[in-house]
Amino acid sequence: MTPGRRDGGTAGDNVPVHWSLVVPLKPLALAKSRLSEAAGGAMRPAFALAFAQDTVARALSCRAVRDVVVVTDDPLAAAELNRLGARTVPDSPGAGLNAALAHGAAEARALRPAAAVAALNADLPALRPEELDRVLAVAGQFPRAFLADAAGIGTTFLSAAPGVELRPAFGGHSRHRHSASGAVEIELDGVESVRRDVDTGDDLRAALALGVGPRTAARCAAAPAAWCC
Ligand SMILES: Nc1nc2c(ncn2[C@@H]2O[C@H](COP(=O)(O)OP(=O)(O)OP(=O)(O)O)[C@@H](O)[C@H]2O)c(=O)[nH]1
Ligand SMILES: C=C(OP(=O)(O)O)C(=O)O
Repeated sequence: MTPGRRDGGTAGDNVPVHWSLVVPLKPLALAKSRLSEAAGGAMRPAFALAFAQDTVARALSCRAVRDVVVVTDDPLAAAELNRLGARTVPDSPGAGLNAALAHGAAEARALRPAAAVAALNADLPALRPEELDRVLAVAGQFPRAFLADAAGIGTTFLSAAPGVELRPAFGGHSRHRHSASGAVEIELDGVESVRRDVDTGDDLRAALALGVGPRTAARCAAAPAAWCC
């Protein structure tokens, strides 16, 4: 069997793996700066919020997910994501993405010590729960595992089994860093929605082709046609 392609979603003793997901989110006014060219400054925060809402709502509906912990200092995003059922914590380290993820993982473990934890980007508006469940099922077979982004350069998902440190190394060419750190790369067909992060207008169009969640779809419907099609 090829590493990273095992089936099943159970720990070695056949106990189903339960997950706490950690979702990092920048303050909306700062988020998705690379979308500016396509979406302009004014609507960019609304897109960032819609992406996060669709990501979190669908993550929460996964069978294996027990908690979604969002790390954000944005009050509007925190209120909206709490309403969906996420638990939000402030980005108290204030030291960038990886520090925020390590903090969120510690919070998640304090809440549910026996669960596996995984970092999931907040910019996956096409996320399909059944695809994330397949990723989680494979990730549950390894101490640490990750999924490369659609571009094949970065990472959209990084997991750690109960008791294992997450050691996030996101940013830029993180696929290589996560692999070099010993995390197993998950190589599954048919999980494009989990890999489809949205940084640019082209990414947004690719996500729309997969099918986005309702909040992102509504944002696109309200935007000038050139942004979304
Ligand atoms: N809490 C927190 N989240 C962060 C931080 N930096 C990035 N993120 C989040 O990490 C995820 C991946 O980041 P990016 O894809 O670069 O998103 P972004 O920073 O909004 O996009 P750009 O402004 O275009 O770089 C997104 O969900 C971001 O909101 C940070 O310092 N703190
Ligand atoms: C944060 C990452 O990428 P990007 O900022 O390009 O979405 C990453 O893939 O590690």
